[in-house]
Order: sequence, then structure tokens, then C-alpha cells
Amino acid sequence: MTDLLQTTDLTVRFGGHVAVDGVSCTFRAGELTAIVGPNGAGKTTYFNLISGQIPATSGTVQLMGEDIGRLSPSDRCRRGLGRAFQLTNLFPGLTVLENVRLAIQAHRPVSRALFSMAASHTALTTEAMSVLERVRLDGVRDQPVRELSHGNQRKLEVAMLIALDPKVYMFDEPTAGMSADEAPVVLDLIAELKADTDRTILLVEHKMDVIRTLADRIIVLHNGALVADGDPADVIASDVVQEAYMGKELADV
Ligand SMILES: Nc1ncnc2c1ncn2[C@@H]1O[C@H](COP(=O)(O)OP(=O)(O)OP(=O)(O)O)[C@@H](O)[C@H]1O
Repeated sequence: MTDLLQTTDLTVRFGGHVAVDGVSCTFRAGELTAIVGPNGAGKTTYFNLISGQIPATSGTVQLMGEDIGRLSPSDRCRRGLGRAFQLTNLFPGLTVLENVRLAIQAHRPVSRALFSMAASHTALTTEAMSVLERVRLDGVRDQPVRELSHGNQRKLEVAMLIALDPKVYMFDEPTAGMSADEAPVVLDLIAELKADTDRTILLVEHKMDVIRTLADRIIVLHNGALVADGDPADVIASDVVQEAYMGKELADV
């Protein structure tokens, strides 16, 4: 499997507190890695360092071999790093379809400019509709984003991400706040994305049934440090995770 994303000794300090502590990890194409750990372990901060929301104190982030540590979040996104939440704050007054169409347009190669305006518009609409059908949002295509239910907003996050067609998908609790009938749509989509061997998926998730179903690999953060990394069954069963780090959360499943 090809290495797509790599962090090396990645560290961030907030005053005296080390929130992410020397994390070195490689994420490969075609692999879904679940990132777990107790509350405050550093999972979201690790995501923020990778996607560029906060600068690292030290260490590097490489995407397809290129050091992206000094790039802005939007430049990282353009290079193929896709994080769901970056995408919702686009145009709340525009419709669901218009937002997805703009996301597709944003990553279009220049050659598309050679299309006639009308042909280009039709092609974009067709493509956007196929993304919306995948997340079952085609029924609300003409609704302004600001009027969407919470569950549909979360689905739109996934749709926007698919429309951007990144190499690396980053999901931070993608089904949080979703109803029992909405969550499977998103989880099925993530499973579909995983089947695409050109991509890698990072998933911060607390629900162990979701992790068991989707993850090829689990990494465990504790006090900002990487304390376990491996096959899901082995990591979940390991004493270090059960007793010292995740005990109650995992035992409860
Ligand atoms: N900007 C910041 N300034 C100061 N401390 C921060 C900042 N961001 C995060 N922290 C601290 O870093 C630690 C890690 O937080 P983080 O949100 O990454 O944990 P988490 O594993 O995602 O937790 P949860 O599962 O509760 O979301 C916490 O102690 C948090 O208070």
C-alpha cells in the first residue's frame, strides 16, 4: 500500500501543556484508521495539526511525500487533504445543490474552462446530483443550507467532501447527533470510500461498534502520545488499552 500521509514527531504545546506529543504515524492508501483515546487525549488537536487549523510546535506533516506543514488549511485541502467540517461554512444562503456544485467546480482542472458555459453548467449539475443521491440529499437539493436539519447538515459535510475528491478523508465523529436511521447512510458511504484504494481515511470515533465495522487499523492517543497502533481486534484486546487507557469506554461495549 502507498503511504499517503505521514506525521513525524508531531508536537504542539499550549503553554506548559503538551496536547500532541511527538506523534509519528504513516497512513496508507486504501486503509481506514480509527483514532481513539479518552476525552482530552489529543485526537482533535492531532486532526487540527494535520489539516493546518493550528501550527505545530515541532515535527512535520507530509502529504504524498511533500512537507505541507507550513501551508494554510485551504492550500492543504487543494493538495488533497479533505476534512469534513471545513466545508459546511460555505454559503448558508445558497441551496444544497449550489453548494455541492461550487465544491466540484473548486477542484476542476483548468481544461474545464474550455467547455461552453451551458455544457459546463449541465455537467456540474449532473455530477452534483449524483453526489447528493449518494448521501440521500437529492430530495432537499433546492433547500437553502441554513434551513437543513442537523442530520442533513452532517450528510452535506460528507457530500461536500466527496465533491472535493480528496486523497485523504478526515472524519471527526461523522455521525454525532444523527438519528438512528440517518447514521447508517453516512457509515455506508464511508465504507464505500474505503473500498477506493487510492484514498486513505482517518476517523475519530468513540462508538466501538462503528470502529469494529469500519476500521482496518486503530491508533490510540493518550495524553497526546501514540500508545498503541495495530489491528483493531489486537488493539482493543490489549491490556494497555483496556486497563490503562480506554478501560471503561471499551469494556462498556
Ligand atoms: N487551543 C488550545 N489551547 C489550550 N489547550 C488546548 C487547546 N486545544 C486543545 N487543548 C487541550 O489539549 C488537550 C487535547 O484536547 P483535544 O480536544 O485534542 O482532545 P480529544 O482527544 O479530541 O478529546 P475529546 O474526545 O473530548 O474530543 C486537552 O487537554 C485540551 O484542553
